Amino acid sequence: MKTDFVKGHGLGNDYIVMVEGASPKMTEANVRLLCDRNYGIGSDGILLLGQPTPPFGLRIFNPDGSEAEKSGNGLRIFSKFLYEYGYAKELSFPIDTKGGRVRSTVTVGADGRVTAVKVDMGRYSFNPSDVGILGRSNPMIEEVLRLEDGTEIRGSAVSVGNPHFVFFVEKIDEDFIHEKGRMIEHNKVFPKRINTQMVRVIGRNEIEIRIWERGAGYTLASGSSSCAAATIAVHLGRVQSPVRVHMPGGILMIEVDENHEIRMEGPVEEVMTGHLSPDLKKRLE
Ligand SMILES: N[C@@H](CCC[C@H](N)C(=O)O)C(=O)O
Repeated sequence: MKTDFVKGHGLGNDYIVMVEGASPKMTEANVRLLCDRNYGIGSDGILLLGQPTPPFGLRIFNPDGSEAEKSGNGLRIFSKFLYEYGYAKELSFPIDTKGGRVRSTVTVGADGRVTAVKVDMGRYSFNPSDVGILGRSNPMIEEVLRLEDGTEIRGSAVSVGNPHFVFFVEKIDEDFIHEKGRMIEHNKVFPKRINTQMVRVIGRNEIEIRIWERGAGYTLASGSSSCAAATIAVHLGRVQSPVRVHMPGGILMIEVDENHEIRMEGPVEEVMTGHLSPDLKKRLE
């Protein structure tokens, strides 16, 4: 790759893509600086290519410097990058993440550019140890979570490779997710912290969600959050698969099958390619 980084977004959830060996060290301080919207490039995270041949290696970093196991939008952005920069020679290829192996299939337009990606995201799990809940063996399904300010929220916890807490509402309340998102993320029930989705059921195959991401805060869209919200909604019989998931940034299609497999399909765009300035490099470790 002739540039230091590529930046892309999936429905307004933006990521910087870098290649291991040609990138700055992924220390907490460096990741924070690169993702900073005032002092750095600015993004909701970093995608780092490790193994450059199939199965490709992907590490995912949140803007607070923590490492995530999986990212749905990140996987679409990364898949487009792999195909367009010549790493992937086929339309369909496997990617290894810390949250398990997935398979991406890219849709290519007449101009040779990837416009959409379908990802076989792997299997979901309600197992508390997969979700990062310690000291219990039964799944957390529609249970009351008490926050530090006394607020009680009835919700469910699921892992789609990374951990999510999902709760349903009659009416979307933006202020509530902004006010309580951080308290849910840092609740002592989830020692590894957690992503959160507020979900409103719109119809038999349709939901609307708002997202608070672990390590990133409020985001316009999240692929793994869409998978988690759709999974819980299907599991509780509130909707049927396939599920159209509406978010402020746009819509993703999610399929959840009887073998607990999840598939996600949605658009992706590149925003820019770039070089790190010597000024920024001086501030990196
Ligand atoms: N934006 C992502 C999720 C990124 C990881 C998440 N913040 C975590 O810590 O698990 C997506 O599109 O799935």
